[in-house]
Amino acid sequence: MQPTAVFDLDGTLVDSVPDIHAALNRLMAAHGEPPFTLQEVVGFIGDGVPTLLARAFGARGREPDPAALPGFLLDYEATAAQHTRPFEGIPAVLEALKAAGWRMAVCTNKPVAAAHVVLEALDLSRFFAAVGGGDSFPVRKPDPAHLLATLQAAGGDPTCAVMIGDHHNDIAAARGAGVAPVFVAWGYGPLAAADGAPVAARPSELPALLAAAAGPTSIR
Ligand SMILES: O=C(O)COP(=O)(O)O
Ligand SMILES: [Mg+2]
Repeated sequence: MQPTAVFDLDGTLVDSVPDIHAALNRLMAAHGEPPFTLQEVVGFIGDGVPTLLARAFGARGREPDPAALPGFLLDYEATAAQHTRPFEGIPAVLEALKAAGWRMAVCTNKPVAAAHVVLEALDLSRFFAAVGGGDSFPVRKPDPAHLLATLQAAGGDPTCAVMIGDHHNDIAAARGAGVAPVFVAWGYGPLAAADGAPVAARPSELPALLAAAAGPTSIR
């Protein structure tokens, strides 16, 4: 059976925090609030944009402003690939996995339109059979249904799949779906979020870790 590698996007394939940071600080400025540091924004990422905004407003002692969401999304979609880049080594790893016969998909809590903007701009879309965004389905990670729906859209099978991510939501979604998890150490989550999952210290370690995680039948 063809194995499927499902990748998280922010903090796993791409370093997107510079553009998220800039867009969030434009929103904060428009609301008369001081800017956040890059590191503060890293701590807000992982549960999708509505939660990002709730955390940002909450950090300033304010209720989230639901009216801010559409404007933030438009601004972010227009600027999402200004400074966002693949982590070093990621394009080569995706080429190697494709050549080794892996089916690949993206399961991200980022809104799907912004995810497509980033993947297109960085010439990564061509690797993926499906992209499941944070607003593609009624639920998002850590709900395993987000991962299962993405796998289904990609034509993959959960019994022969690996979920690769940098956040405890990725590991939880994988385990809930019965999919093997792999944690990446170069992203935004603390190492403790691996929670016992195999850890890739750098992208070049992914092909061997994925082959081992997907089980002996998939090793070629
Ligand atoms: O948008 C977020 O909060 C996180 O996105 P991710 O699921 O690609 O890490
Ligand atoms: Mg992530």
